[in-house]
Amino acid sequence: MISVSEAKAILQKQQIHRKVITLPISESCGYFLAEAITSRLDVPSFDNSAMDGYAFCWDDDFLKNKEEGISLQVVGEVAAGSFRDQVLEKGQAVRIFTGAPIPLGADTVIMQEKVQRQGDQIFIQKDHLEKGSHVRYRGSQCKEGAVIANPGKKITPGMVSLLASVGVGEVKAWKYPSVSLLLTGNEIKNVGEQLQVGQIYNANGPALEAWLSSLGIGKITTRKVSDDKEKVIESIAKALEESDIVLVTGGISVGEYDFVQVAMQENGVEPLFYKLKQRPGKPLFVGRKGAKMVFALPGNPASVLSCFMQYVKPFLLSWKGDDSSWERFELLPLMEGFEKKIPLTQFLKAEKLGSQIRVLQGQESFNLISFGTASGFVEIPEEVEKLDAGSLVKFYPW
Ligand SMILES: Nc1nc2c(c(=O)[nH]1)N[C@H]1C(S)=C(S)[C@@H](COP(=O)(O)OP(=O)(O)OC[C@H]3O[C@@H](n4cnc5c(N)ncnc54)[C@H](O)[C@@H]3O)O[C@H]1N2
Ligand code: MOO
Repeated sequence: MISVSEAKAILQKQQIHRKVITLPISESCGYFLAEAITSRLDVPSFDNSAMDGYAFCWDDDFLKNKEEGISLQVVGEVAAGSFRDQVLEKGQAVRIFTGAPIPLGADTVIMQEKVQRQGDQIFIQKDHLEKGSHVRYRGSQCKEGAVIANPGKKITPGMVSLLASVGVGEVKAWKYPSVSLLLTGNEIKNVGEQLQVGQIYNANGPALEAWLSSLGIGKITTRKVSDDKEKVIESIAKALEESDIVLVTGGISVGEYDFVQVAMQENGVEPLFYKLKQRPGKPLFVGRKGAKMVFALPGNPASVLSCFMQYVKPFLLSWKGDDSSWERFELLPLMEGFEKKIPLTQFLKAEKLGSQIRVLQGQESFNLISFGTASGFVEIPEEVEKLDAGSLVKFYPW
């Protein structure tokens, strides 16, 4: 058996065979850039007004005059989306609106609130006059050809806005992996089906599908397979053909009907590790075949969820291009002391209350009742036997 940290180190070392996908920017949020993006133009591409008001040409004499202020003649108007091709002369002003091009000859804008208008004349008090005010200059955001986002960066709504502003409509990003789910067990029935004695509802399938889709993984193929050696071998073979990542639940322990491990061998899956010093999820198996990765999650639902959280989720996120995926925990104080009775790392269902962590009742790996309140799992390291209230622990939120 290897430790939790050894298992994570093995996974972090795996080479990932990502593919590139070209996406319209409106569908790219959450993906990670596979290319550097350069601006297609100077932005803004023309000098324009930052305010609704009046544009005029600055004159140093404005401030030398003894009068209270200056008067200008309004000779026209320019709205956003239009332009004025006549040159503005000294003593003239143009009504202008936010985003509209600064007319030729003008270099300064005054907000309309700071102006008194009478007919075609405006009066501006001296203390409101400032050379070059309220002009957004061409290229002041970025110049044509400038790198505006680097490869590896996550595409956010903010980045989409930037991409559109510089004329970029499509991006190359890392493609999300496709995932096959294989749910083993004769006893598993889907919600809605009639349960006979000995049968249970399939909790792992819906939980993993929900989690995968919340991570943006849209391509999921789910199969149920009975505890039949040939069928397990065959369905793992199919899953390996169709998806980048195969998740199996159940059948990985040592019972007479646990055929997953032998099916891995039969399919030529090379084991990376099997069995960890942890609870839940001790009999976790991880292997790879070429570019494909296989995670066989021990069937108890809390084991499935805790193994997904600790190993599958960070691996999937790093496949997507997220290089911080293995550090998704918060260090928070325990509300109450905890005694660990086993020499294994424990992942406990826990609730975050304010900035503290409460370990919940019902930690058995078949028992799901605390998932009604749990906001994540807390890690109690292998070597720790006792933690006092207030001790800092790693908390992994959903
Ligand atoms: N002799 C030993 N027995 C067991 C050991 C061991 O070391 N020696 N390990 C135990 C541990 S720890 C775990 S965890 C389980 C893992 O077993 P499997 O991966 O083989 O899983 P199954 O036996 O198929 O199922 C376990 C449990 O989970 C329920 N299950 C399975 N699939 C679903 C599903 N889709 N939805 C809800 N519940 C599911 C299944 O009915 C079983 O109750 O092995 C221990 N045994
Ligand atoms: O390790 Mo098993 O996952 O305790 O139930």
